Amino acid sequence: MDTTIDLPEGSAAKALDLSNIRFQLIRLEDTITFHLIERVQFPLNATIYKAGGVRVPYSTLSLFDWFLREQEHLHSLIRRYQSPDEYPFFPDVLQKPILQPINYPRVLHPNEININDKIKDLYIHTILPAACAHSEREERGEKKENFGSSVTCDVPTLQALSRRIHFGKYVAEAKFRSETERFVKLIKAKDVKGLDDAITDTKVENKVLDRLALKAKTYGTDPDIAQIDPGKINDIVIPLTKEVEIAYLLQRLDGTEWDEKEAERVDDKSGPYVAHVGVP
Ligand SMILES: C=C(O[C@@H]1C=C(C(=O)O)C=C[C@H]1O)C(=O)O
Repeated sequence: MDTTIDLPEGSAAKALDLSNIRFQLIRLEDTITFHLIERVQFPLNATIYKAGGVRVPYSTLSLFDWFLREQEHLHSLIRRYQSPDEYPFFPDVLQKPILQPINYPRVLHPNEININDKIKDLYIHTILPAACAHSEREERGEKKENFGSSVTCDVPTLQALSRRIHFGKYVAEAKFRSETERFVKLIKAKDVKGLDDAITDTKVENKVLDRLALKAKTYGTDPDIAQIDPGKINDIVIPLTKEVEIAYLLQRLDGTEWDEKEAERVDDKSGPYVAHVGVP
């Protein structure tokens, strides 16, 4: 019996349709905004992000890291991290899923790009302090009864940030396929500035900023809750998404017909030639 599950016809094309990708980015922005609005009801509670800040039996992790790691352990059992757009913060904790594997179409060039450590650091040390500033200002200080509520809101917020930022790989692949010759030249020249110019769409970025400002204003209506400053979120989310796009593009030619190193390997008759499968 076939033990894997196929996705509907056309899933690959849909995954690389730029308008569909941008629709997914909007949904992820909504998710981030809503979870962050829930989070900022509570004080920053800096203690929960510090190893040893809260005693966790049999663990030296911070309460937040421990809770996130436990969530990833559980979610891996229902194959969350076999999805090509999900990136774990603790890859070592992943288990073999109890569900059958899904045959995801391979649309991305094989890569190991994962900037979750950077995302988590910016979330804890930049996004949260700004978003929870109101609670510090009113000297609400740390409320131990909010520790659990805080991490319960943090995890989905951080996971949505990670998905949104790593979605940059799909954006980059879609752009690469629509202007292959242009990107091949920039990648071969390792022209990072040229790649940044090529992937940047200021009109789309401004739409993201306007949309987020409206959502934060509309949904973060509780006067006691800081109006989340969307600019602060986007000072991080958009640049990190573009960082992932550029990192993905810089390795896009590895092991493909455009890869000079590959050509040397093929020409090198000294050892066995290992065919590198590049996504056409
Ligand atoms: C994601 C894209 O690539 C870039 C990053 C954007 C973002 O992170 O919101 C928006 C436009 C582009 O500058 C895109 O073109 O949609």
